Amino acid sequence: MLLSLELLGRWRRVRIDVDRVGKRYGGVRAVDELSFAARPGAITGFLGPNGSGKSTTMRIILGLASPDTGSATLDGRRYAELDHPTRDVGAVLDTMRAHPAMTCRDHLRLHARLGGHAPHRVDEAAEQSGVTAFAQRRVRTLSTGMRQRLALATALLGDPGVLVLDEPANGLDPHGLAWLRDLLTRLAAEGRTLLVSSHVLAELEVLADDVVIIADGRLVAEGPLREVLAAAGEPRSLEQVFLSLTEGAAR
Ligand SMILES: Nc1ncnc2c1ncn2[C@@H]1O[C@H](COP(=O)(O)OP(=O)(O)OP(=O)(O)O)[C@@H](O)[C@H]1O
Repeated sequence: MLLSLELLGRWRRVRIDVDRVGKRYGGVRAVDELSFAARPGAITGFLGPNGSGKSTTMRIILGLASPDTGSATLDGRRYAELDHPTRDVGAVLDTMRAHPAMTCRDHLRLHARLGGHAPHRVDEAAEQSGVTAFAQRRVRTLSTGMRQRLALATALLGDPGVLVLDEPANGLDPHGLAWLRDLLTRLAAEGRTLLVSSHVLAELEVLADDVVIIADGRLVAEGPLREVLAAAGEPRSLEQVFLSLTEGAAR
């Protein structure tokens, strides 16, 4: 059957637009006139040195921080204006709070209730994220990789069309990385929009369709990965291109 879930209306194709966003924290300019887009059906790798403004930008997209200037929209609407924000958008942030004494399953059940998602999504999201095998374990006993999988399962509870993932590869071993690559590729192939930050550039080079590279809160490169690499002239890896574009910007 060729009909995709998207055509059946379970999620919409949603474009993320960041338009001249600026954000200061006191004397620190975290994001500076930043504009880029992430398209549906693609994985957009979001790269930048430490402190370059990636998390701040993602928090602004998710309505967790407000920009001083500009706007971040999903299909033209700010996160707060979406009819079903928790269904439309899933996120993994480094700040995921999970009660240490809760089992993974109870954590997912709680978040399904809070997000207004159907109870059957708990088992589905656990299965999708490889959490089923340790669903009865308490959060405090989890390895870093297991925590990442639980965070992903939480993000997938609403079966969202948009995923904003801040360093989802953090702490994953090579098996975990290969598994994450397969999962994210599949989610994008289904027509979803994925914005994924990572410092694991070799991984992003395999994974990303498009890249957005920032330094000191400003855009330094944006476009299809192949074009960004080709613009560097001689054949170069994403890591080499990243290092030369962002030299001196790490904080
Ligand atoms: N709540 C905050 N209060 C004060 N400064 C902040 C706050 N959040 C971020 N910053 C500052 O804004 C800048 C951008 O930080 P941000 O966390 O967005 O960068 P990042 O690219 O995600 O970094 P990393 O790769 O290390 O996670 C940094 O200088 C950071 O210290």
